[in-house]
Amino acid sequence: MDFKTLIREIPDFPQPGILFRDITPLLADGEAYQKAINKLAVFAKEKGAELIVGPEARGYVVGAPLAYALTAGFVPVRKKGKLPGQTLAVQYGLEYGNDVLEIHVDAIQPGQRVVVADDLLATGGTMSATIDLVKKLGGNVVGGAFLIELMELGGRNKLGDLDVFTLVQY
Ligand SMILES: O=P(O)(O)OC[C@H]1O[C@H](OP(=O)(O)OP(=O)(O)O)[C@H](O)[C@@H]1O
Ligand SMILES: Nc1ncnc2[nH]cnc12
Repeated sequence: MDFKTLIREIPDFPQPGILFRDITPLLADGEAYQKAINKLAVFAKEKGAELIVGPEARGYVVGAPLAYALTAGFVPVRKKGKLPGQTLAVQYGLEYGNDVLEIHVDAIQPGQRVVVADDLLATGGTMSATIDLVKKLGGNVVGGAFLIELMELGGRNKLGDLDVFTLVQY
């Protein structure tokens, strides 16, 4: 399946100079969405994932169905002030801004095998912050799964020697 035909390019969003890769057409195509998640699931299963951790918001439309496909748990990483329990926070930068991500301090048991998941890997800022949170809670990050990788932004290098699977690359 040619997933790229279902990823729309929108210039100058959310700010001038950014070519936004919009996955909403892919999400709206049930067969393509399922096939895409199933491909990520093969990778995550090979890695022995017990938990999938994904950042708000697009990380949920990838991470939650991925967890369901594996019968694994899903842990949401949220933007500041949204999680109700005690949280651990980290500041981060991404291709077009800065923000704070949080996780519940009791969301991960030490040693649990975690695959982190998101729709898109750009600079890697969001995912390195997510991994930082998981590691601080004692999680064992065994892989990263993404629908899209923007190669020229070098996000993969920011994730060290983590085993990273991406469905499509630009
Ligand atoms: O590799 P990076 O440079 O960090 O960029 C990738 C991140 O940017 C987008 O999230 P965004 O913060 O726009 O939030 P959203 O999911 O709520 O749209 C995307 O879903 C990734 O999480
Ligand atoms: N170019 C891009 N398109 C969509 N989401 C993004 N997140 C960071 N960079 C992005």
